Amino acid sequence: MSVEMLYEKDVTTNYLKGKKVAFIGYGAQGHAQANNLRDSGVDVIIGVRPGKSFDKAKKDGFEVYPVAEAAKKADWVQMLTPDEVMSDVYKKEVADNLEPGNVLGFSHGFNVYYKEIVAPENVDVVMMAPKGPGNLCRRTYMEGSGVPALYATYQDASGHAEDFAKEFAKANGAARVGLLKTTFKEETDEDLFGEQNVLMGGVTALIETGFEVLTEAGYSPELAFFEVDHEMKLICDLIYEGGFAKMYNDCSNTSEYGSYTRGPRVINAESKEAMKRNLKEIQDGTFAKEFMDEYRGGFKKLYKYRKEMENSELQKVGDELRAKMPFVAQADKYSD
Ligand SMILES: NC(=O)C1=CN([C@@H]2O[C@H](COP(=O)(O)OP(=O)(O)OC[C@H]3O[C@@H](n4cnc5c(N)ncnc54)[C@H](OP(=O)(O)O)[C@@H]3O)[C@@H](O)[C@H]2O)C=CC1
Ligand SMILES: CC(=O)[C@](C)(O)C(=O)O
Repeated sequence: MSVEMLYEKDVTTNYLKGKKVAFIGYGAQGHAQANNLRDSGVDVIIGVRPGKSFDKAKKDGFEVYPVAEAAKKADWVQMLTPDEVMSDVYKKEVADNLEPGNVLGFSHGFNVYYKEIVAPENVDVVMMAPKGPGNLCRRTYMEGSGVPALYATYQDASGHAEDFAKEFAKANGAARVGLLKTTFKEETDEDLFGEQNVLMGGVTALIETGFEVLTEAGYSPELAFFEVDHEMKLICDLIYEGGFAKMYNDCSNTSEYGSYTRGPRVINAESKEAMKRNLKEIQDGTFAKEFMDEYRGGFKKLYKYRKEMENSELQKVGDELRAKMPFVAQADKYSD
């Protein structure tokens, strides 16, 4: 099954013109999307609570309001708070301020798919989910490219909800790279699967375990860092540019042979079964329930794991070495 890719020339409607878009949240995605849409000529305001994000959005020259006020003023309310607080914010500050004909937008399907948020029938419910971290959505937009995005319609009250989603994605720079049509269910399942098993969960487990094996065997932490952590980006860049073929072409035959024969000893049938189990827990709601219970219980496990990660030898040695490479920190010049 394959999906049609859309590019800038394919998005020709103009329903977004004249609409006021309120970004609820000015964090990783809110900051990137608000700035990208403003630069694309969209009328943007921000809705956040007083504090760091509020001050930052003001400093960036936006009109900033409390969430309820922003939702009331806007035609399109784009929900970009953390997923776990989104339903509380929606119920307390957004729901009563939605008017018939408004658009309720998301960048991840979690709250709609798991029914934490149920919108009234007279509004459009759409999604524009960039497939990349917010800072990079902004950085690539500024550089003239973008991050691809998924778009989806959950509820079509206006009759052109899908066009809205596509136009929003285009204004965010995504149509320069490609838009893919999806559903809230598919995006949620795939996004959670990707981050748990490959992008974050898989990659960090791989790096951390490789670092432990090397340092426990007596190799220096600095050498181990450069081998299994720092070089990961360089190898991923090659995969990004031309797939495994380019990556192997640019690497030695020794590494290629070792990779084919030794890699499957590490990631194997057992790992695949674990991934299938993780996918099932996403599909049947087990993960979503566990995550929301964890949040409502005060995020005890999340904070414990985060502390362990921050205090790990790998993080510390990496921080020391990165401090001597100022160009690494400068790479992120558009995030703050
Ligand atoms: N991180 C990413 O790049 C990606 C995120 N997404 C999705 O985008 C959405 C936003 O995530 P992300 O950008 O990571 O979130 P962040 O944690 O980076 O930002 C959250 C924002 O919401 C604000 N906020 C938090 N709590 C409240 C509250 N109670 N009331 C009002 N504002 C609040 C924060 O402000 P304050 O400073 O006051 O805390 C901050 O501005 C999620 O649905 C996520 O799944 C999708 C693709 C990638
Ligand atoms: C960065 C990204 O795309 C993720 C993994 O979906 C997220 O932050 O939720």
